[in-house]
Amino acid sequence: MDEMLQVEELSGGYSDKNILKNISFSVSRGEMFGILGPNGSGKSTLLKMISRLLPYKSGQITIDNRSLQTFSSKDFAKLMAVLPQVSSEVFPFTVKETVELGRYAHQRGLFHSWSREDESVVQEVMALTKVKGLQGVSLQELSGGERQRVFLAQALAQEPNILILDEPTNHLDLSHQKVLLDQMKRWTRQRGLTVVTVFHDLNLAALYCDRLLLLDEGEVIHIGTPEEVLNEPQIQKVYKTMIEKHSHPEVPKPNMVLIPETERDNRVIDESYLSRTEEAVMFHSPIPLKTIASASTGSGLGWKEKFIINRNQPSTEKDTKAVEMEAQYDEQLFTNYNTYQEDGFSILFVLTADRHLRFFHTWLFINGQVCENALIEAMTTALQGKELAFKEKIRPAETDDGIVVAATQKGVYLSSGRSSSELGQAILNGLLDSSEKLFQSMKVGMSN
Ligand SMILES: Nc1ncnc2c1ncn2[C@@H]1O[C@H](COP(=O)(O)OP(=O)(O)OP(=O)(O)O)[C@@H](O)[C@H]1O
Repeated sequence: MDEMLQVEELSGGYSDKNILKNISFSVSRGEMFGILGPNGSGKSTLLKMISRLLPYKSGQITIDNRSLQTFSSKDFAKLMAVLPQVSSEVFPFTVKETVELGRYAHQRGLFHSWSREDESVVQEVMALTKVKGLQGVSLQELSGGERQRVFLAQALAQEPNILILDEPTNHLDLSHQKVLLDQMKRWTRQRGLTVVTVFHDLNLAALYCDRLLLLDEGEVIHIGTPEEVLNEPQIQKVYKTMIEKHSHPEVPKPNMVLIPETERDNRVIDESYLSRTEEAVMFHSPIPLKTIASASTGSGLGWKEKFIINRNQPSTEKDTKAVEMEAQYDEQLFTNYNTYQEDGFSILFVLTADRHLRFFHTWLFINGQVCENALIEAMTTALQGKELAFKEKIRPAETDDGIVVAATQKGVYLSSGRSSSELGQAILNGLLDSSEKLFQSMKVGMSN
């Protein structure tokens, strides 16, 4: 691997206070490398040492196999540019003057004459960071986000090989965050730019960085790909908060989700939310349930509250919170519901069918936290369970079954729904038992 920056056994801090303890890592040319860690963990201190703003006590930092101290300040400025955390104190320079300062290291001769190249680079980086329209305005008159883009333009004007960023997006709105990070990423690919950047937003870090370093109390906790570093127990421990790891819906990256304390009321859902008439079966949950469904309306993954089987015309109004299943035969609806209490979680089964089993709708409501993968597994297990229950039953050639697996996402965490797991076993047993009860009730011609 083509190593650009190497940090070996680095320790140091401010006066006699040791902040960083024995930090080692290396960054390859063209890599986007993210540094994460809670407040005060030493991220900015590390960046300051890498960018020569702060001396260190022991260890060493090399760039292209050359020790940091051996570069002249002009050579160093051509090699590395730094975008520090934006402070509120700024000089009364205009935007263009500020960006021009980034060309200092490239100017030659005694009088530092301004070349055509200097001008064209300044124009290019101002266009890229979208500050061209502000070039005559004083920095003091800019918003935090506009200032941040001006300082980024200044850093880019240096045309560095390594760009050091301390929370580059903290003042930027969503669209500017994306523009900036997309651009950085493109330059790592196209120009071989190496980027070392501190992030507070774990998800932005996961989306854009090739590798991450997680710091805590001045020590390296983990270095690896976003998938490796952003593991749930590790992040919960370091940040001391409840956070869940999910998959990004569109790209193969982790997506860390904060759960507000207020959302964690421990309401239990039970059969009291189920209503039955001759014509319909309805479950109206008091809280949104994380749901996977196969139904005539509302299929797929999502948060749902209403679950409906209607013998009349299905409702035509579009309700994104509803899952609706059909019961188009002029037959009595048979329903059976049962709750099975397990160790720490429970499942309410609601099964509805017609006497000829032309449809057999299976609803499972779980009082527990079921991660997305486990929800999908639970649905597969429920389908297996249904097949077992139907083993000796003869069904018409055309059947129309719907299925729902929905969870409150409160209480015990269930990481798997496979048939061998605790949840899977509970689904298989509960489904067999409930189906048997439903079949019994059909024999005697009534529903409970
Ligand atoms: N100039 C300084 N003099 C003395 N101590 C400092 C100085 N700057 C930072 N520290 C201390 O060093 C420790 C690490 O600070 P640092 O700024 O590197 O953390 P950080 O991870 O960047 O935090 P944040 O996420 O809050 O920006 C903190 O305990 C801080 O109080």
